[in-house]
Parts: sequence; C-alpha cells; structure tokens
Amino acid sequence: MKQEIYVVGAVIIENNKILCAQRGYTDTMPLVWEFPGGKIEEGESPQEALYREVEEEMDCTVEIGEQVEHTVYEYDFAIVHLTTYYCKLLKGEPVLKEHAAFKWLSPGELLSIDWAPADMPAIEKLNQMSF
Ligand SMILES: Nc1nc2c([nH]c(=O)n2[C@H]2C[C@H](O)[C@@H](COP(=O)(O)OP(=O)(O)OP(=O)(O)O)O2)c(=O)[nH]1
Repeated sequence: MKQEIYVVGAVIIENNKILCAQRGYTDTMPLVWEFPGGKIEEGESPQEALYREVEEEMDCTVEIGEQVEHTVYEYDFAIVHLTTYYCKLLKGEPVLKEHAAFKWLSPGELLSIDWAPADMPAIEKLNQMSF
C-alpha cells in the first residue's frame, strides 16, 4: 500500500501577489515550485501545522484564512492529500532557509513556472482570480 501524506500549503498574498517557493535541489521533486508548508503531524489541526511549518521554513508568522483548494494526488512515492489556505503575513519577511528560491507572482503569472502536480487545481483557481 502506498503511503498517504496529509499536507498543508500557504497561499500567502501581499500587494496582490502570491508567494511561490521552489523546492531544494536534494528534495523529492527537486526545484519544483510549491506553496510553503508541509506535513501535518499527529495531534495537529491543519491550521496549527501550517502556522508551524511557515514559521520553521521561512521565519514568518501568518494569519490563516479560508481554504483555497483540497486535492488528492497520487505520486509514485506516495498519495498526497494537499489542502491550501489563504494566508496573510503577520510578522517577518520570508527568509530562504529550506527552499532554493522565492518568487512573488500575480495570479496571471502563476502558470509560468513548474508547479508540483498536486498544486495544479489550486493554481488554476488562483490564476482565474483578480485581487
Ligand atoms: N509544502 C508543500 N508540499 C507539497 C506541495 N505540493 C505537493 O505535492 N507537496 C508534497 C511534497 C512532499 O512530498 C510533501 C510535503 O512534505 P514536506 O514539505 O514535509 O516535504 P519534505 O520536503 O520533507 O519532503 P520529503 O523530501 O521528506 O519527501 O507534499 C505544496 O504546495 N507545498
């Protein structure tokens, strides 16, 4: 049986742009773009996991809002259940610690980079928006 992974991602919006994060060279799916976030640990709510992951990964705190999208995607290494949430930066500016790069893109620019396949439903939804 394939491993099932429960993952949360932060759609951080500032000045009408969305923060995109590039995975590291040595990660699974190297250099692919994703939303900051990670796996939900035992006993955590999705929001608690997302708050913790963003703090650990980029030294920022976020306010977590509505859900953007929920996707189940089967990779060769696992089945990923990805839930994304709208977020606002409360404290700090993103610091590159685990990612290879960050980019702030407008909704219309999101399709110009190579996203993790599980993210595509959220990307397509955000791409249609203007905010
Ligand atoms: N953080 C994040 N992970 C995502 C997204 N889309 C997507 O398929 N994933 C996958 C990549 C990973 O397999 C898993 C997230 O776990 P993680 O962030 O703790 O991953 P990790 O770098 O420790 O992964 P790994 O090398 O241990 O496999 O979900 C996304 O938008 N954000």
